[in-house]
Amino acid sequence: MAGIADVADQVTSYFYALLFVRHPHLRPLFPAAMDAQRDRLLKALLTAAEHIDNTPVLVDYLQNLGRGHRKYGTRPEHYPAVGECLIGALSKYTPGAWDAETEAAWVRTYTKISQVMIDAAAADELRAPAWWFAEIVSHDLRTRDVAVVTVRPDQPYPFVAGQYTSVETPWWPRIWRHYSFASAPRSDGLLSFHVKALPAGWVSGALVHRARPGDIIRLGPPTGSMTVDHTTDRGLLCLGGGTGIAPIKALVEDVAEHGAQRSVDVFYGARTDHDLYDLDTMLRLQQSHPWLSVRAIVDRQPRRLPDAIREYGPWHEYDAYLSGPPGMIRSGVDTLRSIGIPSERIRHDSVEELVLAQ
Ligand SMILES: NC(=O)C1=CN([C@@H]2O[C@H](COP(=O)(O)OP(=O)(O)OC[C@H]3O[C@@H](n4cnc5c(N)ncnc54)[C@H](O)[C@@H]3O)[C@@H](O)[C@H]2O)C=CC1
Repeated sequence: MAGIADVADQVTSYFYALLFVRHPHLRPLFPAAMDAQRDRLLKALLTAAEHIDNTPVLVDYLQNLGRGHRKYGTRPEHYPAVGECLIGALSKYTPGAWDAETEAAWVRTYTKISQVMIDAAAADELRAPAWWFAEIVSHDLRTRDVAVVTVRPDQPYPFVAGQYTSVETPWWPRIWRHYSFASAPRSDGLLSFHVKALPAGWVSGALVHRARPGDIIRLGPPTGSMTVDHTTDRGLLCLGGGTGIAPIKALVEDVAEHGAQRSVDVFYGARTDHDLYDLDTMLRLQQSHPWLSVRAIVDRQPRRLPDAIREYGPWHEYDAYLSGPPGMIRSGVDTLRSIGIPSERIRHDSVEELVLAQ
């Protein structure tokens, strides 16, 4: 992997070219525009390489990846074709370093990786659909570019507050984007998402400006581990930036449902007052739960959301949850560590996944 670091874009482009020339019947499994897809393949390889000596983490990641591939229509027989083209691309771009031993190692690695993914998908097939259809039942435009979209899945959709899923719209087939659930599981089975239309965001733009009640979207399986640890009664310090407030709201509802008297402190950051599109909901929650405190933080240069928590506290005995743009998560993690919260008590979704969600 280190050998291809400087030419990674070329390797992934060449890989897909080989795949589609040698196995044209696989082309329809992929979106028309391949840009984000290329990054995803590379990211998966880099993540696997990063955890190669940490079997539990690697296996967990690959099992998730295998289950997540069911929604694309991936079958076990597709894996050898991908492996052959991957090795073809890697060997072409590492001419000096590639020999019979390297090739044998990659064949072993790829065989193992694909077997873990195939087995996880097969086990998942016995207990969950590959995807869910979901009908949009309400669409609430909160600002010019943020909508709260509520959907009814066609089958029960089990998930845990704090998780996220992938969404495909009818307007951009096979392009999936991640969105966090904005509520804890509800008795009526409805799910909601907060979507901000990004410049050049195909899926987000369609969900905000085009989607209407009655439209049908597809959902992948739930994933993510930014969930409440109910084995402790430590307080929760939650930072939600922009639409990152969505899973934080779900976490608050989850704590409320568990009936625990844990203090929860939410810092809700946004660029302007107008961008605090869900503040009323959060303040209503605060009114009904004495253990909850919600503080709205509007950007004032140079102070941004993570800086504001320093004015309160102490926080070192809290569990921390971060949700928002990648820059906020990175600087938030630094701030939280600097005020004494150990890394293992700081939870957030993978920053790479968030970047790909753009
Ligand atoms: N599970 C998660 O982590 C979720 C993440 N998101 C992500 O949240 C983002 C939401 O976008 P917008 O609403 O446009 O947010 P935004 O770009 O308006 O940022 C919201 C707030 O975060 C803080 N912030 C932003 N960048 C920062 C930085 N570099 N350092 C410190 N603080 C910073 C600021 O206080 C800002 O007002 C998207 O990137 C989306 O993918 C959304 C939902 C869930």
